[in-house]
Amino acid sequence: MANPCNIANVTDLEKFIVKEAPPTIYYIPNFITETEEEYLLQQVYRAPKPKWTQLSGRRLQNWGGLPNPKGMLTEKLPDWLLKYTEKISALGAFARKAANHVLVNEYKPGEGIMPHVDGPLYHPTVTTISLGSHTVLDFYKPVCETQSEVPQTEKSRYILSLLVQQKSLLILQDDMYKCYLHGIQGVSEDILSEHVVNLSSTDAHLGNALPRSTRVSLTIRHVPKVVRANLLLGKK
Ligand SMILES: O=C(O)CCC(=O)C(=O)O
Ligand SMILES: [Fe+2]
Repeated sequence: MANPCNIANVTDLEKFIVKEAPPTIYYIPNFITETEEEYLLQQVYRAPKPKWTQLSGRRLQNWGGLPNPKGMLTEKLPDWLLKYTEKISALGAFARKAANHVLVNEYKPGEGIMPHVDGPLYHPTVTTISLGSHTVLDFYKPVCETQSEVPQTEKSRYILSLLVQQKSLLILQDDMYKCYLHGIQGVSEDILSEHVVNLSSTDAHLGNALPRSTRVSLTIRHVPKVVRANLLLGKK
């Protein structure tokens, strides 16, 4: 498979760190080729209708099992996803573990996702391949309990944004996974402000308005706590 950025492991990843952000965001533009992007989109839209779950602001497909505190009953990932989960795991994104879970999110222009943290069900790393459109990911400080006299709004907790282009790979780890929240505004175009920290790595410029198309993201993670089906059936 053509690898336009030639990255082989965590050390190589270091040059993709977004320095203006708290630790740690890696942003790798053109992680996949246009042909791979088309192929992945084809596979996503080939899934049978019941595979989709409609939420208020987006649709999603869940692959690999349903993460839950008791342990995820694992399902084998399809080959078209395995190719990418293996490639990202080989970079060392999940320490020595391999990704075993993929969430496919589809956002129409105007759709987004509320600020949230991905939480403790996953190894504290999230990796995302973007298909079909750019988006802008916004980051927020967590609510600080010791400062309760001052009301903390979404606006006061906002820290910065990242322009995430189609075909890119984004990796969030450390505090950016564990503490800070991430979200996507439900807008149909993004005005690139001075708070967008990675404009130099793209063709986009400050002040540009980028209309969104439909974006499909592959959110690839490792769920450490799994249960095997035969254990559930009481077999050894
Ligand atoms: O679509 C994205 O890039 C973000 C998805 C996300 O935050 C999630 O699924 O937890
Ligand atoms: Fe998330």
